Amino acid sequence: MKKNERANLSASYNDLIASITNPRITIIGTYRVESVVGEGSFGKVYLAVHLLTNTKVVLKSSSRREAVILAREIHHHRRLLHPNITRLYEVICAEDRIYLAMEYCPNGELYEFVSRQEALTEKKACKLFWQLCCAIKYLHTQGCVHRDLKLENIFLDKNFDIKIGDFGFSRDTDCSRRTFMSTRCGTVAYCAPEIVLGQKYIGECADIWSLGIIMYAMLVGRLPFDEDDTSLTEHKIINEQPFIPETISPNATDLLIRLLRKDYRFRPSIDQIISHPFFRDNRYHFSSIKDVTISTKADDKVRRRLELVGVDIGQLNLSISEKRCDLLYGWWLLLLEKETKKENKKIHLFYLQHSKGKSSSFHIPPSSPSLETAEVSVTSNNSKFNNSSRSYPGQSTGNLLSTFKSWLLDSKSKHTSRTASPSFDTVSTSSKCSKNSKILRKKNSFDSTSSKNGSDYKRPFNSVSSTEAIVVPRKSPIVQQSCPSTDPHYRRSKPKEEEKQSLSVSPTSEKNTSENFQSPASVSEGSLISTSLPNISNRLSNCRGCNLSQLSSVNSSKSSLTRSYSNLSSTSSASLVSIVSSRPSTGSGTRPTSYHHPIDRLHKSFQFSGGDSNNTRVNATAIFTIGAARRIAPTSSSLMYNNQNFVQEEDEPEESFTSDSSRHFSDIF
Ligand SMILES: Nc1ncnc2c1ncn2[C@@H]1O[C@H](COP(=O)(O)OP(=O)(O)OP(=O)(O)O)[C@@H](O)[C@H]1O
Repeated sequence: MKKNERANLSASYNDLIASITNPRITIIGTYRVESVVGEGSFGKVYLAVHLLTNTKVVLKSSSRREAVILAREIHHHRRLLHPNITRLYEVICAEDRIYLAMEYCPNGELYEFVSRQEALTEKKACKLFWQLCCAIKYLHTQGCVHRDLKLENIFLDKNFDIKIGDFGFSRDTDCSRRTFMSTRCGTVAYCAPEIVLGQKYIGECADIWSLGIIMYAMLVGRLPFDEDDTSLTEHKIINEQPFIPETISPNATDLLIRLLRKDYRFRPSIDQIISHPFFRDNRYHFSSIKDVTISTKADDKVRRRLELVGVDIGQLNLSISEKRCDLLYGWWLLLLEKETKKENKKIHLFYLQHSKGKSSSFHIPPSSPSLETAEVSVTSNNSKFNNSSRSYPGQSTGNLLSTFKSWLLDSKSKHTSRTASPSFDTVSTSSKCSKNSKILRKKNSFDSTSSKNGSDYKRPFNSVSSTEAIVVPRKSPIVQQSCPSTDPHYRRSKPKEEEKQSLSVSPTSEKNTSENFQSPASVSEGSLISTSLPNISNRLSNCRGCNLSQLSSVNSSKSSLTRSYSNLSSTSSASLVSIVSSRPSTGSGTRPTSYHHPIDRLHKSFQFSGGDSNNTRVNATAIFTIGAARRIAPTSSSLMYNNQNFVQEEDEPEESFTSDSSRHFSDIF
């Protein structure tokens, strides 16, 4: 061997050794890690690229110690397929870490977006809030409540459309009747009064309250109840009405007041919110809400392609129908997204071509999804994909990955060259929001000195306070304005003469008198809800060409290619063990410096007797509560806080997890 050949050989050996001993992770499963985009409560959040589809995703890493808590998040998140909810593609279990591969939202948190602009214009806020409400409507219809809705858990995708994330506090509810819950969870500034008071609460109503806080923050640029002292914040949540500046339009004011009603029984349902004039006047209509469906054409295409590259179709079908979030499921879902985007583009182009020259009041709903997906089952297709494999044209020798890519992504797909990755050890996001952070503060940290001893401000909701019930109608008959004269936080507007006359202090006056706006049915414990969900397909047919799925009907073949899978969903709500785990949302790598509470600090703040830093406790009723030190070891009745997120152990059983679905996540446990 020549001298230089030997040198080359030894150099390549050295490279190999360096690469396999490099402590920095570069490949996780089928993902190439690019950079760190944030830091969650349990670990770093990486930007990564799915190598088989060349799609950007985020990989949220957690220690295996958090497996039980993660199981809840995964259990809820994997069954949610909505254009305004981040998608969970895959769960990767490595030796000591678990990674969740999720939809990447390059425009970051809504918190940053709002902070940067101080307050959003009403048009912008309406668009975002509409999308948020559509997602919550879907969530609630799926029998799930979020329980930690806040600006920091809402992300913006590349089109600045809303994507709800972080389902760590979610739980199942029975959407046919109101389920009372008692786990105190969430983030104080976004918490409904009934939760702050330690009462049993209805998850949906608590979510609606949080929607009110988010809407307020978007329009006003700060949180309505937000003090340095948590107990003061709580006091205000329970007793004070939000100050609503005069710049806010009457419709927006009216909706805000309804959402932030102290008594949950008088808060509107999500359907009532969506029908509110605030949206209607901005041209968002209930009727434009699409039934979340998956394109059969795209699905069939993707499955066929996967079959052609040698994927065991039986295994694939199983992964999809059980939403296993394994490699095959993630691959399928990512490809499906691409395929559906392509299909939607075609439909859009088709529409544009055919509507040329026609006057158009056409309004594409802002929640136009990047993918119209829904509950998916494969059962109907099994036989089809069990056919003997076909030969695939254009097979080429060479690198497996590139072959897969060319097969799967069409030759058009471009492989973007990448710039050097920043270090994984530093969070690359800037603290650009800190200049406004005095106005709108990130709510993931908590001053643990706060306590619940302020019983003096507790008051039962059956006695509606005068501040709560005073309603000042404004110009529009629709508008009601709470305006106790004594409260400096109240909106300072001079009531007109006739408005003064109609000042009312009766709690029933809180029920609206709005035109075209239904009064919420009062709900008593255990009563049935009559949420008569509207017949969406009827509505769609009445809606004039205003959404993409409808546009598809213009295309003669499209209507037959769209189906709803929701009834076929086989996602089991069953899982492993009865879990009581409410994860306080604490860490975030992107929070402004002044409000950054590093995970380390939180770990130090909560050391529990017994010295178990993982704070693992299994009680006699086989209820597991596992968490890192930042999680609170709950006593059955005590309330403990953790950086403004708080958790209280539930009295009532949470979702019960059976061994059936445990096999999907058996690796975790
Ligand atoms: N889908 C996403 N797209 C882009 N960035 C994301 C996404 N998910 C998370 N991030 C980034 O990672 C950070 C932490 O993520 P996330 O808030 O979901 O973690 P967490 O563990 O739930 O934290 P917390 O408990 O503080 O809410 C976010 O602040 C954001 O910057």
